[in-house]
Amino acid sequence: MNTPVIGVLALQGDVREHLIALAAADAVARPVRRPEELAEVDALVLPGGESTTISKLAVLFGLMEPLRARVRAGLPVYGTCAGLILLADKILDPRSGQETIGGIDMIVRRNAFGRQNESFEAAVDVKGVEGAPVEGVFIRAPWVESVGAAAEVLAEHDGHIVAVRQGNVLATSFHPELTGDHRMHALFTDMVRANRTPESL
Ligand SMILES: NC(=O)CC[C@H](N)C(=O)O
Repeated sequence: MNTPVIGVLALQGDVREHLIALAAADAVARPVRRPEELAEVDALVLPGGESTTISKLAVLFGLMEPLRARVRAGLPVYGTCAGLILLADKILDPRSGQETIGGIDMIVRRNAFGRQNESFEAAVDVKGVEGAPVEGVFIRAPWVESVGAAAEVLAEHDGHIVAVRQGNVLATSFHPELTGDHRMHALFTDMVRANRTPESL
């Protein structure tokens, strides 16, 4: 089977780590900064970083509407941390001017697990990931307050939802790109491969 091309939205955040993790999970990975680059990828990763900044830059670079349109049209997307916030249909506590791309019927709370110096690691059991729990790195991480009927909860930590999937859209509160364990990226690249029609191969 030929290899999917997966973009990483490269406006701000930990882009490089995702490019490395995707390459390790057998995808061709490339940064996406312009609408023309977005049009060329089979799937997209939204990195961790600062969701307010990423949202404002996406508007500035003319990417917000193309991103919404492609997600609505079924583009497979994986968002980590700030990326999860960008994929939420609703933010409980948005900063002024903060917009989301949307794609998952969920309500998120930003910085829910505390401030930078309260960052932590925890073993997280993720539905669909075989073997030992995933080492979750939580950095000023959001949690998901609630999900709608179409969204499937894949993991919880301390009674709070930290991984969700709805159709082709996957999101985690934590950062698997920082651990060297590429199983979350492999789960995503499997989703991307399953999404490709025989004609597109
Ligand atoms: N590590 C992260 O991505 C932090 C997310 C950040 N708290 C935000 O609101 O965007």
